[in-house]
Amino acid sequence: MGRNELLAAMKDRMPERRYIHTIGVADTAIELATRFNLDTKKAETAGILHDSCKYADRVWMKEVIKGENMNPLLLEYHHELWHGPVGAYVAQREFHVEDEDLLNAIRYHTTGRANMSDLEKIIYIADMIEPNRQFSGVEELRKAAQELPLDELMSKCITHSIGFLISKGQPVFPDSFQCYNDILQKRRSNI
Ligand SMILES: Nc1ncnc2c1ncn2[C@@H]1O[C@H](COP(=O)(O)OP(=O)(O)O)[C@@H](O)[C@H]1O
Repeated sequence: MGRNELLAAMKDRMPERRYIHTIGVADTAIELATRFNLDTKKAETAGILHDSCKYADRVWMKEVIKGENMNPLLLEYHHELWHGPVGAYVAQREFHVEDEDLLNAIRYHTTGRANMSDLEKIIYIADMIEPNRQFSGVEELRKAAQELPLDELMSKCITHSIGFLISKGQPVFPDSFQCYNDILQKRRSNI
């Protein structure tokens, strides 16, 4: 499926505001893929599909998580975390995406994880810094996205996300801590 067809499918599944965010993520993913010499088409597709299940029925998502033997820990955390893994399932089943890296970029776009691929990182980052996002610190992250190497940028983004959740007294999914630790250790071993 091409960009317009995929976007039309997303428009039917989400409110206008989320659809505008989706276009922002796809376009930012293309920019980041260009900057870091990655496949822009894959980045665009992952960006378009990343939130396909953001408004999916919760009972149905729970069934998919159980039925597809996804990480059972997901069910112990906020249901907002379900749309990534279930979105990867939908990308494969409904939109015939077979590329495992692209599916992982959708799967882990909310939490991150240890050993992320470059594509996974840029989708995580694009979701955070696309032009419609507004939060304190986003401008600094956008600037970093123009200047820093990918791992330093990812490190800043995951640190910001975890810090934000902690500041709000919210639980943090373990994959996010593992992402943080992994990237920190890799950066240290490069010094
Ligand atoms: N790593 C995480 N661990 C636990 N909860 C999280 C994590 N990331 C996000 N959340 C929860 O899920 C909600 C939605 O996250 P996300 O999908 O990134 O937001 P958005 O709606 O801004 O795209 C957050 O407000 C938070 O409550």
